[in-house]
Amino acid sequence: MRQSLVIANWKLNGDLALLDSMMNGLSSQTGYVADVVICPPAVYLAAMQQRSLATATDSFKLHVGAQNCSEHTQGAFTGELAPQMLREVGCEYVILGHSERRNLYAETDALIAQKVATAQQQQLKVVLCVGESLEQREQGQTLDVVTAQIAAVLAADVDASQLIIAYEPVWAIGTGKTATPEQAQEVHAAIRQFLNQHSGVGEHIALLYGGSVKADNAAVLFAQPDIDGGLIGGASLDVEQFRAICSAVKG
Ligand SMILES: O=C(CO)COP(=O)(O)O
Repeated sequence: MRQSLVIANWKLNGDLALLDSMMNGLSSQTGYVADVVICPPAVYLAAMQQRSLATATDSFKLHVGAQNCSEHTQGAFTGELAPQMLREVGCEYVILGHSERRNLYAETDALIAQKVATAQQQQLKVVLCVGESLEQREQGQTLDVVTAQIAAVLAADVDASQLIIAYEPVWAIGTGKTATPEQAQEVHAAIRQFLNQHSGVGEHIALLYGGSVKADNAAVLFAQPDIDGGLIGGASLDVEQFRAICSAVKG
């Protein structure tokens, strides 16, 4: 049985008040099939961990995730955060390779692979983001681009069986243009097949879809056989929307 997950990526948004209302709102309705992870800006991680412990029950806990981490474990790297520092304040997950990091901060496949390896060595669960641009899709390069991004990480010293992969078509992020369930399923199935051929882990790892997931399209996306949950941007800043998205993952 694969893990199902819904992950909130707050990006550079939110504050302590939103953290409180989100955690209260989510924990007031438990029974989600999916594990729920919130990735707020890093300054709020310790506060989130405190609140997560305070609202946890035997059957429900909100999991803490970071949006990025350093490829280094320590040293003279001003402004960076090491994986074990994130662990120490309660993080279990880290998002790496997001298209905003690739495109706005020039993160290369090689750097992302290094980050994945370091994060895994420090026992963080890595959510590796991959996805094509609109131009690449229009040129029929989607599957090549996505599998090359994954291959670059698998070539490093990483444990493929511990990866979570999020397919986020760049043209669908923050644009309101969601991939159709068929488009998303096609890429997810190809990723699973690639992982099977490459390292035999395709059937076991969680594959998430991200890109303009909302309360009204989540269920149909999550109903696809190879989609195990979602990575949610804008809609994860709204308690009711995000709660509905978490509830849209069925067993
Ligand atoms: O980038 C995303 C999540 O990582 C998706 O963002 P949106 O849900 O706002 O399109």
